[in-house]
Amino acid sequence: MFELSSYNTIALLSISTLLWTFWNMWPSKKWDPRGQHCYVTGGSSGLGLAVAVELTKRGADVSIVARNKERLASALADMEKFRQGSNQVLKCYSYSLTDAEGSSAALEAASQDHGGKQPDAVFLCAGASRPGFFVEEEGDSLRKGMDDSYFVQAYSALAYTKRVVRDKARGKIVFISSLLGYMSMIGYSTYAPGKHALRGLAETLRSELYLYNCSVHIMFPGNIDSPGFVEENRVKPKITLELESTSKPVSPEVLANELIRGVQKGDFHIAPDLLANIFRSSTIGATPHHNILLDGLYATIGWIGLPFWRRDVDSAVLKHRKDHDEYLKAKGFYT
Ligand SMILES: NC(=O)C1=CN([C@@H]2O[C@H](COP(=O)(O)OP(=O)(O)OC[C@H]3O[C@@H](n4cnc5c(N)ncnc54)[C@H](OP(=O)(O)O)[C@@H]3O)[C@@H](O)[C@H]2O)C=CC1
Ligand SMILES: CCCCCCCCCCCCCCCC(=O)[C@@H](N)CO
Repeated sequence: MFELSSYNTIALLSISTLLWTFWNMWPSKKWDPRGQHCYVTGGSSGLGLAVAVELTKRGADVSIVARNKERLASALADMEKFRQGSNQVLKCYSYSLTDAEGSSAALEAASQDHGGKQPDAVFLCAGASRPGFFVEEEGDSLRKGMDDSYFVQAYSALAYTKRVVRDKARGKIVFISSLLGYMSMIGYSTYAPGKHALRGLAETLRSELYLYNCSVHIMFPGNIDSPGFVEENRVKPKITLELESTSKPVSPEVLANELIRGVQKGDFHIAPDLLANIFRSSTIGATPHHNILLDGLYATIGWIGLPFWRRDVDSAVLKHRKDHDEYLKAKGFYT
């Protein structure tokens, strides 16, 4: 009778892990944007604009959506420089995506310009962050934070899913979360909850949309060198600015390429750098692994490194108490 000794078990485990690793390294048929209609929210600035330009370079029909019309027009002019042919359809749409009606109307308008056919893929890059101390928030600003981090993407995903199901079409939904969708720290009470919520939504949809032909991806970038980043830094508490400096701002172009590469590889969680991989692997839950061996390594780095990092953050916050006390006094919270 064959009995599994512990050596056999280890050998079997190692062999299957290696086989699994090689299997995953095998190139499979990649998603090709050429000729596909890609819908990019937040496409007038930062990451969204870079994604729109990269998709244009790859021959896709690209629709961008945002509110401000001047910025949309100038983004469209940027995209035009990379047009691959006269048939390529490049368009912009001005809608506010923080309500369900606007999100659905925007998608409808872009579909109408493609003979009523919904986009082949939606890249949900719209979003904004306004860091600050929790004690200074109000009911309305907490809700606005959720609108600008969660609903601004969730409503578009909802409108798109309805269309994909109705038309029995193939679809692709790509969400943009943040490192702050894996962790959080001082200053991000209005933003991190929505970015965590996007992870929850993406995880639900990854499972549920197996009912149809729609795949789901979500990226977790650190700081991005974008107009939005400049804007948020104006109001960001000094302590937050200091503590997050480990995440060096990355150019939107680099991230756009990482995003498209991740989608092409079929990654569910797209982790564009080492920090994202550490947090991805440390909080993996039932999320699919990328490479089970490498993920183990990232998780080990997190297991060792993160408690030290967190201890530093905690002591920096404690050290900040005196400054903060002065700040609150100056703001008239107490005397
Ligand atoms: N910047 C960073 O450091 C990081 C950003 N992220 C996330 O990446 C994404 C892109 O960020 P970034 O490149 O900085 O973006 P920017 O702030 O540079 O651009 C944001 C885009 O979203 C649009 N937008 C914002 N709110 C709405 C709305 N309610 N309706 C329609 N369009 C809207 C803006 O246009 P308009 O205002 O005209 O509507 C603009 O096109 C966001 O989801 C952000 O949360 C993640 C990690 C780090
Ligand atoms: C070995 C382990 C080391 C761990 C180091 C961890 C460092 C974490 C830095 C947090 C950076 C937060 C980025 C915010 C991005 C974002 O979404 C905002 N710009 C809002 O828009």
